[in-house]
Amino acid sequence: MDATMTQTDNNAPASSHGIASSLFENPNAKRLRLSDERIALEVENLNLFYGEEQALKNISLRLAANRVTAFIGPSGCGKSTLLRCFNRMNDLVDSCSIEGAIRLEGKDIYDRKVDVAELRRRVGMVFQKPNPFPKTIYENVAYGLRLQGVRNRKVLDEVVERSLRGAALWDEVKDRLNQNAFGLSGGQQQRLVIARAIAIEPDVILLDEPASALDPISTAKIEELIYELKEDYTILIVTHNMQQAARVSDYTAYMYLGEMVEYGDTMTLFTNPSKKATEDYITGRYG
Ligand SMILES: Nc1ncnc2c1ncn2[C@@H]1O[C@H](COP(=O)(O)OP(=O)(O)OP(=O)(O)O)[C@@H](O)[C@H]1O
Repeated sequence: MDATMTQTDNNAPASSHGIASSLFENPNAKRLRLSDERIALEVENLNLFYGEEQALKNISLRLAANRVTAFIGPSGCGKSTLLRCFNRMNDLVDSCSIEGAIRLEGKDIYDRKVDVAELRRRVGMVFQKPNPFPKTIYENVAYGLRLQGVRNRKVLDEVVERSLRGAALWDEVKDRLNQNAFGLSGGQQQRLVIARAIAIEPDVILLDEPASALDPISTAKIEELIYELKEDYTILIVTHNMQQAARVSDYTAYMYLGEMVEYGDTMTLFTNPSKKATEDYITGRYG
């Protein structure tokens, strides 16, 4: 991918022309049908409250396995809140209450019997700001395995190499695995965090604006990586950047004020949205 093509203001509404050309950059851009997909996650009548405030309103959707689904919409519409439901990160917020169901491979993740630590192993998360641990590059990637009690150096070495290769970082760091991760650039740190996430072989990876703190070249690398990762993982991404959503995703969900306004394959949503509100947003007429 040509890195110069990612030089867009992350917060600026995209012109329809920009999105159309982004779709041409998306090697995957074609009309897809959910009915042809294997479904990894199902959200059913999900309502979420922070105290009295309702942040998600009766959301129902099915998310395709080994695809990238992007969540777009104006600030405060509930994108990150929804993303955090998939690994129960909202459990950490005292005021938060949830109704409805989310099923991962058919099993309700909010069932009382669910082991939340195991759920978070299966559903990894990468945040906007890279958050490596204050450890060596090697130990960052080995961290999850060590927590699982893996001590065998050969096994750890193999997983560290495979994960760093999987995150397209190996060649840049293979000679400095024992250096502190804080010595890496922001873009490298974000790929390291992705390597850390994939080392424990999750099913799903949640990406909350993973490139918004990065320069255009690092952003392009992350976008290429997302494209490769979906071979092995189901990927959900929150992004403010609509060109990015058009470039990397197979399906897109447009949210507004806690509601799911429109959800469909990315090609159709960006070129022929069924709702005027979606069209206004993607063409920059919103607000
Ligand atoms: N921990 C919290 N406690 C209380 N309210 C919250 C909390 N987190 C989010 N909210 C509220 O929930 C609503 C949705 O927020 P959320 O961060 O999910 O939106 P978003 O679409 O991801 O926004 P942005 O694009 O700005 O990140 C907002 O009104 C926000 O103020």
